[in-house]
Amino acid sequence: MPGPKQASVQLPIIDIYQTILSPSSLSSISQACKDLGFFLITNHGISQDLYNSLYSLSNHLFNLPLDTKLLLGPSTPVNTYTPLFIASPFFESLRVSGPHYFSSAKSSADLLFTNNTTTDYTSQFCSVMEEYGNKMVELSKRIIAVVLECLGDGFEMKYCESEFSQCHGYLRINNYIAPEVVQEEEEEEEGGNGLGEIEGLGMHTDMSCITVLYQDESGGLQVRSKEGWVDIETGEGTLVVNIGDLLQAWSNGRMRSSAHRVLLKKKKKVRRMSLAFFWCFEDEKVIMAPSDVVGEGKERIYRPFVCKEYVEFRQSSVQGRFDKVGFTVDDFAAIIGS
Ligand SMILES: O=C(O)CCC(=O)C(=O)O
Ligand SMILES: [Fe+2]
Repeated sequence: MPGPKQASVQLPIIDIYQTILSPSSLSSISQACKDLGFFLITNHGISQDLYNSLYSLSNHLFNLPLDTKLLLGPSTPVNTYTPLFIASPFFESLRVSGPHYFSSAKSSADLLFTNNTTTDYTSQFCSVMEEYGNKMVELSKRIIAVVLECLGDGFEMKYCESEFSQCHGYLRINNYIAPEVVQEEEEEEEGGNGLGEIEGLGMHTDMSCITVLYQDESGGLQVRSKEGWVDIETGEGTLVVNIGDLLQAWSNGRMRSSAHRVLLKKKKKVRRMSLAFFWCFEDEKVIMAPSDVVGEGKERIYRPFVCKEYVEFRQSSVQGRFDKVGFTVDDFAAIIGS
């Protein structure tokens, strides 16, 4: 018997490098940032060829034996690899950090690929990571400019440089491996929802200002709205942008960092790949919404806090459960009674 159909949402799509965004584009993005904190972008400058290369290089890497991948695991000094069974039984990931994406990728690849026949792979992997990382940095700066303009006329000029110029980014290559057929008992055990779907990545909010997400055609990303979980549908060549906790705090809650998760669907292909780029404030930044962002007559809802302290709060709250948390920036910095 087919299960009930899950709701999906049509998010606004903007041509991100359009020189002047029309008032109607800006207002639909403003509304989306306020309601769900998710919108879509096109004309992002990343070619399908680059995604195809990223896809096959990542596949090759995740297909390595577990022992090899664990050379980069959580208990090693590099600590760029998160194996299966940490965030979920079906999720593994590799982190590549900026600003030098080539050398970050190389420090991982050098440990994974040690013989001469793989030298080509290493150099290709590092170059592709560098190209993608640098493009994501440019894109994130542009998105921040647009989002600031959504918050107030002239805010892009006023705050881009003064508040966001020290931002940094890191990339997470996510690989999901679903059991081929999701059995009913397995679903029950692993937290399935009775619709032939299992959780690939549990509910969480992102600890970024913004996240730029590429997902392959498998779908499965859901965001929690007031009415419940809704599917995020994307078309080919479209990237997902979502507001993270840091921007929610900096905007005094005017932009929303929504909880989201990934479901793996029965009968869909067994692997799913996504690339999440997190654009974050520098560790030492004191996050405090400027008074004109708070707005006249409005109460401040977060106390000022140091970015790094929030990141540490999240890491200590999850007890090794990666991003699957019940604690958000509201638990950390909300002013009680506001
Ligand atoms: O894989 C996805 O589509 C989403 C991943 C995600 O939410 C994350 O890495 O924070
Ligand atoms: Fe996320």
